[in-house]
Amino acid sequence: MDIQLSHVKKSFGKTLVIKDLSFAITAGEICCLLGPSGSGKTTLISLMIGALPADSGTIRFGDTEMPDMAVLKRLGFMPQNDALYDDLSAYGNLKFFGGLYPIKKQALDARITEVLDIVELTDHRKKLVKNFSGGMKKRLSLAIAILHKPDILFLDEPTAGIDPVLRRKIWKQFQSFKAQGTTIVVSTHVMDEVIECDKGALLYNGQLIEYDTVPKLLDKTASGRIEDLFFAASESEARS
Ligand SMILES: Nc1ncnc2c1ncn2[C@@H]1O[C@H](COP(=O)(O)OP(=O)(O)OP(=O)(O)O)[C@@H](O)[C@H]1O
Repeated sequence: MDIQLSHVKKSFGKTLVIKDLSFAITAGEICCLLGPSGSGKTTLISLMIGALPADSGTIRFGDTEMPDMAVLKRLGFMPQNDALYDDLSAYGNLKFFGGLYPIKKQALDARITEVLDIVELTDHRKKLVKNFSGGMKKRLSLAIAILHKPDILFLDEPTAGIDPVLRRKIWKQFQSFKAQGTTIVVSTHVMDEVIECDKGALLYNGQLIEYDTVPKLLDKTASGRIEDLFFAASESEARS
């Protein structure tokens, strides 16, 4: 299912934070939303998953205009700040969130075993989340996001604060989801992560300053560093 955004705008109070965005995310690809803090990445994800209404414009998943309940059920979302229950174990959290889906108890238990294995938390299934490290919490959040086998995964800074070794493991996991046909929309301000993605949407002050395949984006830079494209945007803003 492709995702098509057309003239999407969003304000908070009098501040326009998403400024007339139009672009399309291709099914089966990894698309990263890149941008400095405050550029609008989380807001854009919230608009796409139907957590926030757009002020104007349309968001379509395939032929369906959002929000649409049937489509929403096919999405997985990993928020920037872990939405976990500290006083429950990893298993308890998965059981709770799994209970929100129409999955039979036995099938849910089997799926919990599967996702714990995918994120390498099987040995910690009984541990309370309050005793988890930041990286373990991220992996548990990811397990929750994939519990219902979503077709499209929205990941909001999934590797923020994660060490490079674990980050590499997590990205390997994303690539394996992609190989199984999952579309992934991932926000990051770690510029190095862009090479893991098929396309990059560069956001600056709520505007889409670039959207292209990653090789083409890198070609547009003098140094092969994606940061250059942001420097160019900030210089042109300073001149205007
Ligand atoms: N609920 C809200 N009410 C008012 N302003 C908001 C709200 N949510 C976001 N904003 C503002 O909208 C702008 C975009 O914020 P957003 O969180 O989407 O950026 P971001 O690119 O995800 O940043 P970060 O990388 O720091 O997470 C910021 O100026 C932010 O202060």
